[in-house]
Amino acid sequence: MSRHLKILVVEDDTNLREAIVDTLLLAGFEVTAASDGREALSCLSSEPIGIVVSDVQMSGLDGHALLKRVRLQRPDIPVVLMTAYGTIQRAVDAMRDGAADYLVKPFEASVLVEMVSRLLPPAEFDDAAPVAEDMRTRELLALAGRVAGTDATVMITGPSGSGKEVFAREIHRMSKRAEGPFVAINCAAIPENMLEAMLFGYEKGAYTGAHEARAGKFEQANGGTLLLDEISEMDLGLQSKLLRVLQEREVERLGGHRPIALDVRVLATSNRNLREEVAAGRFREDLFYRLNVFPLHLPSLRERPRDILPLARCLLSRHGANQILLTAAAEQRLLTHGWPGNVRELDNVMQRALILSDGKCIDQGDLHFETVEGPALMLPEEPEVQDTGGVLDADLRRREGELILETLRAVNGNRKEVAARLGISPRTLRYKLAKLRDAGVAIPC
Ligand SMILES: Nc1ncnc2c1ncn2[C@@H]1O[C@H](COP(=O)(O)OP(=O)(O)OP(=O)(O)O)[C@@H](O)[C@H]1O
Repeated sequence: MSRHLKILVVEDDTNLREAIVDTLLLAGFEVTAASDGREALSCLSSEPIGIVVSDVQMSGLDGHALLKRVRLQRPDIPVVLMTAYGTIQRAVDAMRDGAADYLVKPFEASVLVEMVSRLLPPAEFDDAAPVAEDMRTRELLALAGRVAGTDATVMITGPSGSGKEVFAREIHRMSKRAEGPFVAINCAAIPENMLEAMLFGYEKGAYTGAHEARAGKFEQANGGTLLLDEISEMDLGLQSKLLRVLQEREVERLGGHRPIALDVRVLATSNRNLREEVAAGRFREDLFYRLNVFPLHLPSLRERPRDILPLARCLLSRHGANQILLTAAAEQRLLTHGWPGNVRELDNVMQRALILSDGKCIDQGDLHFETVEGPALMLPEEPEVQDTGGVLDADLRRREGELILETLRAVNGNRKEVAARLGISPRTLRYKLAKLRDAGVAIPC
């Protein structure tokens, strides 16, 4: 059932192409090869490609032209260019055009393997079917399998970290679109002013900073599935535009005048009750009905206890530790925990346990659950967006996380009140909460 992303090697020198392909196959990757840019484009539309490694000098469509086409059509796929002309200028040109990295020929096999390992998107989600041992999860998976065969829009709800995205990917994988792209966009984590351009794409010069035209997520998902993650976080203005695209089945890039026909299956997720959002006037009723054609609700992890241990083992093996055992005491502890952060929290607990364990088994002393004051408050190193400006250091970020959580508790989880008290916009608050959640912090409802 597994479906890994492949490396596409584009090289017109047969000997070199075979040598690169062999090196990558030996390193355990799945590889496909093309002898020029045009052949490469046809591989891109027919195979699950995760990264392109391409020569620059080729007749017909050369490496630079191929890079531009990939950036336009599949900006999610990194491109590495191989150049025999190791001048700084060629490398600068390649990077300016959006190459993820470059290799100067001749290069060591190990350099190629290291670069590809670093850039190839993780195959985690393509790897295996979701764990579903509990009867409730099994029933849901069976339902998902039945709806996967249709083109119906599916609305997946459930608490944060419960596996909504996993189920969305599974629906795509079981559908007749499985060989097409699966494109996800998290509506909460993208700054408001960028979401529209990312969804619908834009033409060159559509706004300051639009130096080149870009396909939006809808176009990228053509022939496949688009997941609108955390749809409830989209503002009302954009909701109307989204509704129009869904009704008309075509999209127009910002600054463009040419409608582009769409063949996209849409899935959406939300960890809020969308009916309540509609009642409160925060979500358009007509959009709700368009998206809610087939609702699937994922229960929290504590409501499907038979999933806990199989999930723990699955997560351990995902982290390369399939030999390690859980002691009976550790299993018991896992079964009695409340799991407010659901499967994501379980994953964090397992990762921490791996660090603390003796390498043979995980005992209950190795299990450290999330507390608000704990180490899980460390946020990933990332530049701040919008309101804060500048880059905050780790201490400041930790303090910021603490402040947000303290305020949340003080106002009984009222997000609007938290934003007002902290002097940030509700969207920035949602962004920061999404980041905290991704860093493994359980966010009170
Ligand atoms: N049934 C499952 N089998 C295997 N892994 C799972 C399963 N459910 C969730 N996970 C893992 O748990 C983590 C969280 O899952 P996912 O991102 O799908 O949750 P979510 O409900 O979409 O979260 P959020 O609401 O925060 O976006 C991921 O690492 C995912 O791989």
